[in-house]
Amino acid sequence: MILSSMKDVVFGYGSEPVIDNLSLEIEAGQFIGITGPNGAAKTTLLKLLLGLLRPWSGTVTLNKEITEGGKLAIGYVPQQVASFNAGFPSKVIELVRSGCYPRLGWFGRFTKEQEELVERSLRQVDMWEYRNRRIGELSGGQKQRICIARALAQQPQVLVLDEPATGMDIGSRSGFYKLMRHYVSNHGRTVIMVTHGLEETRPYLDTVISLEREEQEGWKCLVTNSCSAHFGPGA
Ligand SMILES: Nc1ncnc2c1ncn2[C@@H]1O[C@H](COP(=O)(O)OP(=O)(O)OP(=O)(O)O)[C@@H](O)[C@H]1O
Repeated sequence: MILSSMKDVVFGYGSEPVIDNLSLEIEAGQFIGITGPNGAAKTTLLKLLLGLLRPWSGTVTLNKEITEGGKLAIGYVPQQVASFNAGFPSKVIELVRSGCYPRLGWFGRFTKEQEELVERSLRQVDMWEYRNRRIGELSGGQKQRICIARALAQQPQVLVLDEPATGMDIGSRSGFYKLMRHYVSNHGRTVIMVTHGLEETRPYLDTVISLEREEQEGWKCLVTNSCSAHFGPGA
């Protein structure tokens, strides 16, 4: 099943495009990595694929089965979530519980099932013992894990992570990639992850979308595995 496809997409922020005539399809039920150097437009590509940005020209088509209000039903962990300041008042468990709010309603009470889901999500990122700590007291890598637990508690069909391993030590990173692999393989979900550490992540990924600059030819988009892509004029 195709999750999202783009055809002849051109997009930029100023007068010059940063994505120039890109056609790409991504499939559901995969662990997908988007990689490339700083400024290669990884985050921009991600936002276009998810319907969060509108292209200048070309089309982006989202699978209707997993959209809500014209956008994909996703859990999104943006870049630099670790910037909660030291005064951030919420406890860890409150932040992760808030991942369940959309289904709970504003004044709802948490069911046993939801509490179990919150506990499971915190245990999956090894942060259950920190549940009563204030967010502002945690280290950068710990805050990152809490934000991932919050996204897991939403049980999204599509989990989108923008450089999630930033600030995690090497042991935590490999544990995290295994967790994401399991989420895809055993629960049939899709994970899309922007990553700088391709050597580390490649063994876990089904598909790699790589944005690379080529001498004289500008940016190229290379896709390995089951996705298909065409890039550049005349594609
Ligand atoms: N809101 C914005 N306004 C203007 N220019 C932007 C904006 N967001 C990104 N850009 C520019 O678009 C280009 C691609 O940015 P993008 O954030 O998509 O790259 P990236 O590959 O995710 O980079 P990084 O690895 O550094 O996070 C860059 O040249 C950047 O300066």
